[in-house]
Amino acid sequence: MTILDKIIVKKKVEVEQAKVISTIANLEAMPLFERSCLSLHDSIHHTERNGIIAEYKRASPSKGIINDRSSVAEVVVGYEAAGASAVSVLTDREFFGGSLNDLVAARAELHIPLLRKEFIIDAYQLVEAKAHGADIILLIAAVLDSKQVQALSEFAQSLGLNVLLEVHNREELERSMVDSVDAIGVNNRNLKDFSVSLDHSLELVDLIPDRFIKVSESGISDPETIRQLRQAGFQGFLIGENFMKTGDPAQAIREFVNLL
Ligand SMILES: O=P(O)(O)OC[C@@H](O)[C@@H](O)c1c[nH]c2ccccc12
Repeated sequence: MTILDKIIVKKKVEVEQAKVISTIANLEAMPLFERSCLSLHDSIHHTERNGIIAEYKRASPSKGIINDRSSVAEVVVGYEAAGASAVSVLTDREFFGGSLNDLVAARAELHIPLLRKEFIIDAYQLVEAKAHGADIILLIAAVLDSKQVQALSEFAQSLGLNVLLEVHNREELERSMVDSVDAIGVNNRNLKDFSVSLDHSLELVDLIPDRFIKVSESGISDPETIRQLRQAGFQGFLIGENFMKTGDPAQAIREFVNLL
């Protein structure tokens, strides 16, 4: 079993447990469920912002603990102040050390779109995302078939959420591209073996129609790479570890942005 298989096995159990603790009706009654989501499209195309989707990530299966000292609030405030277009917060506890509380804590600070970074396998998690302040949800093609991508993205959009579809290769892109997603992210990291190569982004960008926001994800650590990706046609850049691995992620993004 790959790590990804293990994550999904665990996730199915977690979702069933969550449904018992909090029903859909309970989630829909939460105050944040009523809020209107911020538009990823508007934020990405805002000229004062830089296209970075900056991620709060305490730990990962490939790196172990990355940063367990910086608080969600201090980090996301720094990300927004540095001109990020959106913020991503991991909510998986078992493998990434995150939680829905982190999402709520980020929402309380932010005026830009917030992505719930999670392994979504069930519509319940979309209601949960909305109820905890997310504006954007992630659908990972590597763990969903095309019918699931279609159904989950349509349901997410019906809740007002923005949808980021993540692909890693041409096969995933071709089978999962549907009009009910707003953005397509090319993950430079292979979730099955953790190898990272920017070539994935560079090879897929021209296969993504221009009606989608194009995002390059993972392994970005050099401002020069952003220039190269922009040139290739990307508008969004998902960056986590490069900022989180320093003692001060807010300062790290500021220094990075100064070199753009
Ligand atoms: O920390 P990095 O290498 O900058 O990557 C951020 C983000 O792309 C990565 O965390 C990620 C991309 N897709 C995911 C799916 C699940 C969990 C995590 C991810």
